[in-house]
Amino acid sequence: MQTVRSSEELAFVREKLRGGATLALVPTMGALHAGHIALVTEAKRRADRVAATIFVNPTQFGPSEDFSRYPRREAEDASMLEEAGCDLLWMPAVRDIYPEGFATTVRVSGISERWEGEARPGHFDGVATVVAKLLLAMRPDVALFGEKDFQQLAVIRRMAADLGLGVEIVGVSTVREPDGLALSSRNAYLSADERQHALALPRALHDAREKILGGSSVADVLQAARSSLVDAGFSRTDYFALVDADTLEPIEAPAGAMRLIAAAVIGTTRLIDNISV
Ligand SMILES: Nc1ncnc2c1ncn2[C@@H]1O[C@H](COP(=O)(O)OP(=O)(O)OP(=O)(O)O)[C@@H](O)[C@H]1O
Ligand SMILES: CC(C)(CO)[C@@H](O)C(=O)[O-]
Ligand code: BAL
Repeated sequence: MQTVRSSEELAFVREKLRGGATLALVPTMGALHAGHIALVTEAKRRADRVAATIFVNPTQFGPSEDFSRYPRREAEDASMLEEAGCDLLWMPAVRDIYPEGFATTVRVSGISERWEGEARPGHFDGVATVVAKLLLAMRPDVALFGEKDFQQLAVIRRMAADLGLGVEIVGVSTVREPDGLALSSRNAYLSADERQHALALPRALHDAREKILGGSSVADVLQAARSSLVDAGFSRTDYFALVDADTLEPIEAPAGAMRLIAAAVIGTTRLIDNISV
């Protein structure tokens, strides 16, 4: 695996790697786990060459969020990617992505406005802008994103289609711990006690799915789910909602492809998760 940092170095190495081969891109913020490796494994199935990026993107973090304490583990990340069969790792510096005078924002309206967009103002502008830049620099045939960040995947699909980026956006199922907690770099913030209580989140999603499929009132089910998170020690639930799986609009009575999505805070850690219904 070749590791590059500057955009100039990337342009040179990318041309050599690419040749006539197909290329897949796995964008990440590092602190890699088995969820990220599942993206690389799927990328290898879909393209001849696989590139990954590690960039903790400052513009997608709010002023009081965890940008400065976000885990950074470059050496371990690089060995994990190499072992997974990644061919190229790009770890740009902030000035490579946002050079002096940078003044452009990619904003996806509609689908980015509710849920995460409401709880984290400006977050999806940062995500859409950086992903557009990564895709334009790497120009892959396919780019892979996790369903754990379900709304992010929908926002990126919309952005890539609207801008005609000519890349296939592929979603990969959420990888979970054996007990059901979705793998996330932010799980590293959880104390042992919080880690135990955090399980209430995937449990609440599963219980809610069973009850909705069993015919219970959606409003009652969502209320019960929020209460179960309070009982488990979550201090705040930003949202716990049943949405249309394509538009992410809330739905009150079961119909079509649906998704339960949730975001809640335990201790100092904000967790998100979702499941299909
Ligand atoms: N458990 C998982 N299963 C599958 N994909 C995942 C999982 N966790 C993260 N991903 C995907 O990996 C990519 C990079 O995500 P990122 O580096 O932010 O990791 P993360 O674990 O989601 O971190 P965070 O804790 O910041 O949310 C994204 O496309 C994300 O959806
Ligand atoms: C897609 C992404 C790499 C953009 O910074 C990030 O939001 C993430 O890791 O999910
Ligand atoms: N995993 C999505 C990126 C973020 O939370 O900022």
